[in-house]
Amino acid sequence: MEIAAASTVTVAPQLRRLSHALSRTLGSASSLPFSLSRRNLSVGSPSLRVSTASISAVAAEKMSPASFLDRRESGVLHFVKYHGLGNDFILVDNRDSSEPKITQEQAVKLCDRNFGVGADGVIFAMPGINGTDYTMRIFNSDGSEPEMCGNGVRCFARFIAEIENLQGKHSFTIHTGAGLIIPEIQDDGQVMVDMGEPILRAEDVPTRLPGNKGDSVVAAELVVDGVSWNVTCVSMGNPHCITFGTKGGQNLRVDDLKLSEIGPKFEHHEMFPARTNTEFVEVLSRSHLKMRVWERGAGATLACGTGACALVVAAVLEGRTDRKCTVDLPGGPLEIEWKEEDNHIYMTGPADLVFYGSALL
Ligand SMILES: N[C@@H](CCC[C@H](N)C(=O)O)C(=O)O
Repeated sequence: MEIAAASTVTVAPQLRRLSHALSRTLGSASSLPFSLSRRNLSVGSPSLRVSTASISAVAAEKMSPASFLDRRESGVLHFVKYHGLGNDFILVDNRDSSEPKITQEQAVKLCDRNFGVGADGVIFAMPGINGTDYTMRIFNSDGSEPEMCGNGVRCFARFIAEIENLQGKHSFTIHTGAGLIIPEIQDDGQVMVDMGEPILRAEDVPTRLPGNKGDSVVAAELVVDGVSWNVTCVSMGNPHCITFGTKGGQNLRVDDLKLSEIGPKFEHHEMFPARTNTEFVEVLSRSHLKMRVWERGAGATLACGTGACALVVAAVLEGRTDRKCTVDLPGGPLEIEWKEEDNHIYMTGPADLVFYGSALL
């Protein structure tokens, strides 16, 4: 790792003034979720240098992403960082091309929390296809490409509203690897998303566990490291394995879990040919659940939107809850409803802009 003085990207005078004003107003920058430093941080291979510096990290309210992202400098990626309940993403304005602006390897470096910007994934806002308004693609922090991301799509909707300068209530049609997804920004800024229908057929999830309720895997046995877990498998376009505890054991107490030990064993289990996201769930009541998640390609995260949807489906199929639940995730709550009328799942929660940044590629 090499830390060099700023040289390649200069701080626009108005950004510099803003940084100084913020420093004066807010005191030490060290506690802020963005850097006000003017240093350039060069990391790893020379093929990617992440500038936290010249950065251009600016308080969100002060500058519109549209004007920030419109600056075109070769070798520089301008982005906006968002989070949905602490599940954080680097959002890239990719509306002029159907090819992601950065490679999967570059995404890994950008997502690194020590040597990069730090994020659970990179999300690209691309031109729509099949008549949709936009296409969303995402790279996990390990560089793999999932089909869908629930918290990400709420961030995506807020990002689009910012760069298109839309105010108030708005909904978009978004093509994803999981098909058509429709987020709607509410008057209070929360985003409600029609997440479509859950996929339950074992081979479509996919899982090698045999269907035990028709084609679906519901409250089945999965042996992990010699322990028999009770699991239900649900795809929201991306695969989820949901567990409420071990076979014959007590209701899970998720705070007691050694997530970083057990999570990877589920993720890479031979029963999941495309790996899996795993939700460990505690039932608080018939309308209130608490979960911790180990995400495929990202590890322990503070929230997983597709996971929250999948676990309500699992809870209903196992007869543990009603169809409308609050799901407490480490980063905060999501409201989830699996509607009987259309079989669609609706997720409502926040998405927040954190800062704008630039990375030298
Ligand atoms: N955090 C996301 C899910 C992101 C994709 C996941 N890691 C996968 O590989 O399927 C969410 O909010 O849904």
